[in-house]
Parts: sequence; structure tokens; C-alpha cells
Amino acid sequence: MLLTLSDYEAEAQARLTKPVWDFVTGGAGEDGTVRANRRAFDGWRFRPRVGIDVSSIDVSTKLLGCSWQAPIAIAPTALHELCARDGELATAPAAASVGLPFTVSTFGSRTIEELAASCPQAVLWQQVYVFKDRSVTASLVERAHAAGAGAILVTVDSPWLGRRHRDMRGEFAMPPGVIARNLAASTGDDPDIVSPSAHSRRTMDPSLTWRDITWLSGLTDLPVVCKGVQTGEDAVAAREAGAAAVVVSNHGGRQLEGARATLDALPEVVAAVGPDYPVLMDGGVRSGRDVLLALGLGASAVLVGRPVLHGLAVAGTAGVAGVLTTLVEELVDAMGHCGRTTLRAIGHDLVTPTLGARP
Ligand SMILES: Cc1cc2nc3c(=O)[nH]c(=O)nc-3n(C[C@H](O)[C@H](O)[C@H](O)COP(=O)(O)O)c2cc1C
Ligand SMILES: CC(C)CC(=O)C(=O)O
Repeated sequence: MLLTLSDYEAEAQARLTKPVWDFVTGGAGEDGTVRANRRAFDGWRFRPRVGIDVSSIDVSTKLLGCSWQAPIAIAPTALHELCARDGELATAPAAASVGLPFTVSTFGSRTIEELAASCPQAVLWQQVYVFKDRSVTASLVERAHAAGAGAILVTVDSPWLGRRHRDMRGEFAMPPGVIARNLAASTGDDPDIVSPSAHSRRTMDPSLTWRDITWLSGLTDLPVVCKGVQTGEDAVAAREAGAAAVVVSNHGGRQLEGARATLDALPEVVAAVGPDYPVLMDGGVRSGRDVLLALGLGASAVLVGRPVLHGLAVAGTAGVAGVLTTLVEELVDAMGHCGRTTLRAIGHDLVTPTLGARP
């Protein structure tokens, strides 16, 4: 029975080849930060209130110029065709049916134009990297705008891809026929990403600074969101560079082994930018209760990465819709039991450190 996101994960593992499973699941080094992201959620418990009418619960929100049915979005993950034949073409209708934004990766196996045409109801965001060749980044932004995207997420944690031991040991190579078509539409030819690590060394720009975010913000009227911020200082710098929001993210533990859990970094970031600036987070969110803890610690919304790929591998569109619906239902359930009926009613008083889990 597919009751929880762990059930989808186990079922996905049974369906994917080992190299693809390792690529999706793994992180930098020995996966220490991947585990830290998950464990951080065990460090917090709820302080439920009772005596409050919870017969009607509204988890919808308005953020970055669009309406969301719940404060959850799909994080950008490369090459959905690794997990399902139709790749992102299967993901988009699931996001649309649940009413949540879908961030298309630069390395999407389908172009943003194809996705916008095949699923006009979907709220699509475009993730970009600052490439050494700035014209490729600018083209991704321009195409996203023309395709009707709602926001640009610029990933700022990737001078190159992290040292991912699972992929290095397994000598991961992209299966033949899996093509980063979204990037290809901006470079003009099939980008050679057989080795994602080698490709990142050739193309991603390690000289990226906040000046580049200012440049990027000047290219578009769309909200630009900085993804990969992990400190209060950098959140303030992102805001000053023109970002409309930040995503507290360590790339799902795939970049710097030893980076702290994103849930641990979140309160510092929220304190630095104040309550009126949108702070999103991702990393290790695996239940609606996790979503609620992140909101209690100040997040405006969360993104989920791997669980969407698990849903895709299990049952395509229906699998992704199942994963997203589970998260929303669990969030509503937890809010009711906590005596909270709207997102506005969620504050720091909702959470308390787990006794014995923290110094
Ligand atoms: C297989 C895979 C591919 C990813 N590709 C990208 C990408 O192309 N661009 C990006 O900014 N982040 C990428 N990420 C990171 C996610 O956007 C997100 O930060 C991370 O998956 C969140 O953690 P979670 O998987 O625990 O939810 C990728 C993550 C995974 C697992
Ligand atoms: C295909 C890669 C460039 C994407 C990825 O693995 C990542 O961003 O974590």
C-alpha cells in the first residue's frame, strides 16, 4: 500500500536500475548531509493547541505572484526521463492537478515550451545556472518568460557538482537516449552530459558573485529566487542583489558534504531577512508533518525533490499526484491536530526542540 512517501521510495528503488537509484538518492561524499537533512526533523516536536474550531482548514497561499493550493512546490531535478518514459510531461499534469508550482530544471529532459504547450494549467518555474557562457543562461530566462513561466530560480550553490561518491564508485554515466533537451534548446546542440560532473566543470561558472544575480534580475520582470542559500548573511546579500525570495537549500545534500541540515539553517535565515521576505526551504521533507515543522520555523513554503522522482518511477503522473496529495493531506491532518486552521496562524510557538535531541 502506498500510504507514505517512504512507501513510494521503497517501490521506486525496486523499479529503478542501481546506477539511476544511486544517482537520484545519493549526495556528496558519503551522504552525511543527506542524512542530516532528514535527522533535523527529529529535533523538533509540536506544541498543539486545543479548544480551537478546526472544522475548516485552509492551506492555500499566495506567494511570488501565484496562488498555491498548499505551501509546497516541486524542486528542480534533472532529467525526469531517468524515472519515467515521458519524463517531465508526466510530472506537469500532476503538479497542475494538485495546484502546486513545478520548477523545471535547466537539465530537464523536456523543454519548458513543450511543458507549457502540453499542460497550460501548470504553474511552471524555470531553474537556471549561471553558466560560463552567459548567453545560455540569458536564453533560458528569455525562453521561460516567453513560455509563460511564473518565476526564475537561480541556483547559487554549484560552482561545479559535488563529489558524489556513489556516482564516482559506480562510474555513473547517463543512460543512452536521456537528453537534456531544455538545455539543448538554449545551446543549439545536444549538451554532452554523459558525465554530469565533467559537464559541470566545463560549463558552470565558479566565478559567480552577487553581481551576477543583479545582472540576472535585470534580465526579467519575473521574480528571481536564489536557491542554495544557507546563511543569514547570504540571504541578505541575495535580497540586496534583487532576489524576490531565497530557498534555503544544500541541493539535497549533493554539493557540500558536511553542510548543516537546511532545517537547522532556516531560523538563522528567517531572522536575518525578517518575516516579510519569503524564505522557502528544501531538503529531507518527507511528510506533511515535516512541512508543518518547516513552516513553524519560519519557512513560507517548502520544495520537494526526490519524492517526486519516486512517484514518477512508481506510476508516472498518478504517482507524482499521489506523492503531492499525500503531503497535502498529511499537512491538513497535522494542522487540525495542532489547532491551526490557516497558514497565518502558524508561528514559532508551534514548535519546540525535542527533549534530549539538542544541546
Ligand atoms: C536527481 C536530482 C537532480 C537534481 N537536479 C537539480 C538541478 O538540475 N538543479 C537544481 O538547482 N537542483 C537540483 N537538485 C536539487 C533539488 O532541487 C533539491 O534542492 C533537493 O532535491 C531537495 O532535497 P530532497 O530531494 O531531499 O527533497 C537535484 C536533486 C536530485 C535528487
Ligand atoms: C544532471 C546534473 C547536472 C544535475 C544534478 O545532478 C544536480 O543538480 O544535483
